[in-house]
Amino acid sequence: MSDYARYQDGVYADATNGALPHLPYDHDELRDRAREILDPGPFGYVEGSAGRERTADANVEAFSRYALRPRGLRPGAENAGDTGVTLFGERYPSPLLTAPVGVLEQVHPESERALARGANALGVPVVLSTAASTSMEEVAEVADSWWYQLYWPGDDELAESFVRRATAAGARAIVVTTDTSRLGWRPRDLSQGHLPFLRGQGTANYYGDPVFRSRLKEEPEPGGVLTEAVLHFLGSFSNRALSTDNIARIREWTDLPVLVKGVVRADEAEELVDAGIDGIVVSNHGGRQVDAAVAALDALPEVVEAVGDRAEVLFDSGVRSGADVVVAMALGAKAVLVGRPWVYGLAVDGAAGVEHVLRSILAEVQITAELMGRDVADLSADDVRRRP
Ligand SMILES: Cc1cc2nc3c(=O)[nH]c(=O)nc-3n(C[C@H](O)[C@H](O)[C@H](O)COP(=O)(O)O)c2cc1C
Ligand SMILES: O=C(O)C(=O)c1ccccc1
Repeated sequence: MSDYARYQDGVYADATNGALPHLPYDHDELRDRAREILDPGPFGYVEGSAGRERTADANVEAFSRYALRPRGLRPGAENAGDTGVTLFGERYPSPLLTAPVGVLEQVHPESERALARGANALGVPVVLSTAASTSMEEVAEVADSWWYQLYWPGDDELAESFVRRATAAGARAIVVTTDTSRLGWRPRDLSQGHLPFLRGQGTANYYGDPVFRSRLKEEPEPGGVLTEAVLHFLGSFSNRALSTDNIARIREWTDLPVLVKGVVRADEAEELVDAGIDGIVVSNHGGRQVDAAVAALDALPEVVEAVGDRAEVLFDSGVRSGADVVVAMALGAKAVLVGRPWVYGLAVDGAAGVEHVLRSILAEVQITAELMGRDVADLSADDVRRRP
């Protein structure tokens, strides 16, 4: 059993020896530190969401509407607090993964390499974005536990190439994001005129791809602004009529588990499970796509109920602390993806910042689970209620 909770003892011991912590433990404080470091364009890109940002706010607020029910008396539970989970038959030491986040070069020059080092040091797998700043093969050289997130391109042969490359390079699962057939309406980015792709950022997986390159007349030039390659990337970014038929074709390309990310409705979850999908990530993309969309946490119970034990249900959007992770798991999530918090850790202190953020969340997960008298894998609806 991993001892993430010990981090707390170390922090107090170091402070008693005069070494005060240099990074905040609270999400909002860390975000404010990142705001001081990042340029306004990239900061707005990460922090911003769609429209009036009501969904982004609702994602966080939803956690305040649930109350955990700790148990003080729990005979025989002295080893409670195990954080391990089993996903698709594999054992993971913690219930966390890092959510896929594109264009990390805006945030830190070491981008995905720093992310992978920081997260994998804790046994936390990273989900690498299709729109990464470093190609998956290059990240695979430093990462030992990663999944691949696919934005399904307009060109099915490119989709096939991405999935085959990810499988060959060592991904452990494929996550198809279906909530981003195009980017949402994002006023913070609009008012700053900030769209990193126009500068060729977030294109490493495309520019190195043989199928993508075969569609171009000129060699793609990294960093090129509004080049043929940039325009081809924008034009072929997504299939805007994706169906379960497309997604089912992934089976011809890989034996890895396939998840769909971006589901907030029981009917869609059922359709996906009927089509043989192995997992669903309940998520509204951190509120970045549809303003006024349902808070992801409020959609979780209906999806969990519809899916039953036919697929694994994972969760993201609005997770800011270890207690949030415990609430999502009590509502039925098998694992939880952390998004913006680690991005701010990366901005402030590279790999060490990512590790700090995830370590802090995991310590709180473990402490909270023990105080609930549970292992995280045993959390259930009995452990949580709506607040009156
Ligand atoms: C800057 C940024 C970039 C993102 N890029 C991607 C991406 O490339 N692929 C994807 O599936 N989701 C992407 N997401 C969504 C995250 O995977 C995740 O769903 C979201 O961050 C969860 O919300 P939270 O960060 O508020 O908790 C991105 C999110 C942010 C903040
Ligand atoms: O910004 C995003 O939310 C996002 O998902 C994305 C989409 C395309 C490329 C990079 C990130």
